[in-house]
Amino acid sequence: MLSIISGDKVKLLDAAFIKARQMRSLDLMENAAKAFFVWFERMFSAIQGEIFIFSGPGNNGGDGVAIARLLAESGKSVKLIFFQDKEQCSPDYQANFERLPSKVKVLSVLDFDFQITENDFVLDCIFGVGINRPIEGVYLEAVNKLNHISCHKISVDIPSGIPSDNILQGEAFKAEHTLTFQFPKFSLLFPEHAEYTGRIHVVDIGIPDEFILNFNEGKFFLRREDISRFHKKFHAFSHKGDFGRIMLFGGSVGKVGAMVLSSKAALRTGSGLVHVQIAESERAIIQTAVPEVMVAGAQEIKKLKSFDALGIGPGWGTEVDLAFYCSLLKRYHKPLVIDADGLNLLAKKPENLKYVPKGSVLTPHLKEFQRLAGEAKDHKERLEKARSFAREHGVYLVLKGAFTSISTPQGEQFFNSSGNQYMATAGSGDVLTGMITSFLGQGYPPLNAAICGVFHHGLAGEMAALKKRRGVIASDIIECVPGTFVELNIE
Ligand SMILES: NC(=O)C1=CN([C@@H]2O[C@H](COP(=O)(O)OP(=O)(O)OC[C@H]3O[C@@H](n4cnc5c(N)ncnc54)[C@H](O)[C@@H]3O)[C@@H](O)[C@H]2O)[C@@H](O)CC1
Ligand SMILES: Nc1ncnc2c1ncn2[C@@H]1O[C@H](COP(=O)(O)OP(=O)(O)O)[C@@H](O)[C@H]1O
Ligand SMILES: [K+]
Repeated sequence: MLSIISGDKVKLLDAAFIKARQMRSLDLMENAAKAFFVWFERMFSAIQGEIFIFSGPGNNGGDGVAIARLLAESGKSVKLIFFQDKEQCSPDYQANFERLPSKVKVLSVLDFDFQITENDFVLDCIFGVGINRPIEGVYLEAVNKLNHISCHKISVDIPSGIPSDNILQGEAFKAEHTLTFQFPKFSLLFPEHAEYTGRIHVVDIGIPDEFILNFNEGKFFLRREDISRFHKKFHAFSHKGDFGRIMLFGGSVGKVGAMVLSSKAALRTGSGLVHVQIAESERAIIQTAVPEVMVAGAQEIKKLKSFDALGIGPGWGTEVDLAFYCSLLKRYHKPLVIDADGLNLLAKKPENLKYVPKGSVLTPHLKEFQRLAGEAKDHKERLEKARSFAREHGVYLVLKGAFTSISTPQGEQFFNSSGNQYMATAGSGDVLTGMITSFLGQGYPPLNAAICGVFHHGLAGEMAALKKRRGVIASDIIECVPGTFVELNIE
């Protein structure tokens, strides 16, 4: 699992690693440049056009100079555009500058005519994590000009102008792709920066995850290779009961679909038995749509404790009898999942939050979270609120969206890397509720249930989008859930 380190600690991390391995910082820069080169060759194998590398005065610029050498040596046509005289640049920049082959054309930004065509590439190596103020002067002018040119645009480590841990002030380079070293810089995960970062790719530059863990600040990035360790193993003699008995509450008149989606998703995630508690008039619909589901009656409600997990809220409506809702929360002492109207009802009467069993998983989207915790001025503040909320109420808070975050009662935050924009479609949140409830019912600890739920949900969305792109609907995500177990090699 990757730790997300703040920008000012990156220097300390690099220095410690270099010391431990008895290498030079120049070698680490070479690793970074090579990692970029390998990625670039894989992504853009047959390029036409020239590569324009804009390199600033620090080590991000130094990366750019080293990249210029590697690309030129592989036969590409490369121009290096600099902002400061070499003497004013970082020592590793200077060392790389000395190694530039003569076929790299080098010119000052002041002499550059910005004649860049559609097939050309611009590599933004102006500033990295060392940026300490908004860009201005020649930097701002160049970035503004580049932002108006249409060509392939790639930022190295972070789009220049964006601070690594804060919201952008002023302007920044707008990339199609950002290739970030070792771990995603925190601010790359903010929706405010989506138009600058483009697609984010993380490449390894040789610092082991365990080494970075020494510098961890409680923020982690979840990748596909991290997920299997959060899963529970089943054996050949496992029976229906081992896969859990869950009950879902939701689905009012006109919103039964939410329950259809949640319950189907739970079954596809592996639940042995799924009961739903739904308005009487709507029962025929769900039994027709999902024959594997059982409709719960008064008997099952009485025996609440016999269920391994509950999921509350999708399509429930806000007319639900609050006394009934509170009695569920009070009578059930194990972690449960709350989503949608289950959350909206709590937001209306926050005093009821005290009845939510400790360790429960709450899954608001941004608007639902705002109702629960109040307005935030930006995503950084919102994430802070999410962290405080999870701590204060002893719950796992899953804040949904791109890079869904999971805040724990201990104050840690996990960021998901799977999923795509095509999942922003009606009902995809209901699918997630069913999946997390299912894992919880299969005996997963709540954090594991949330992590596996969120990752597999996103991966199913990616698989559905392969053939359907913006045509993906929530049911397609469900159909792809079983394939995610195959894809991740989970039994
Ligand atoms: N050994 C290392 O430290 C490694 C660093 N790497 C690269 O180095 C980058 C960090 O390098 P640096 O710490 O040199 O930081 P930058 O390359 O971001 O540059 C910082 C320099 O620019 C100046 N500066 C900051 N904001 C400015 C502004 N708005 N206008 C004008 N000047 C400004 C600073 O005073 C400083 O001199 C990383 O993002 C990564 O790309 C990689 O090569 C991997 C290894
Ligand atoms: N741009 C995106 N990238 C990744 N995942 C997304 C994106 N947009 C939405 N999602 C995911 O889709 C789901 C939408 O949930 P929600 O907003 O509750 O939808 P609904 O209420 O329609 O069910 C969440 O799991 C969210 O993380
Ligand atoms: K950059």
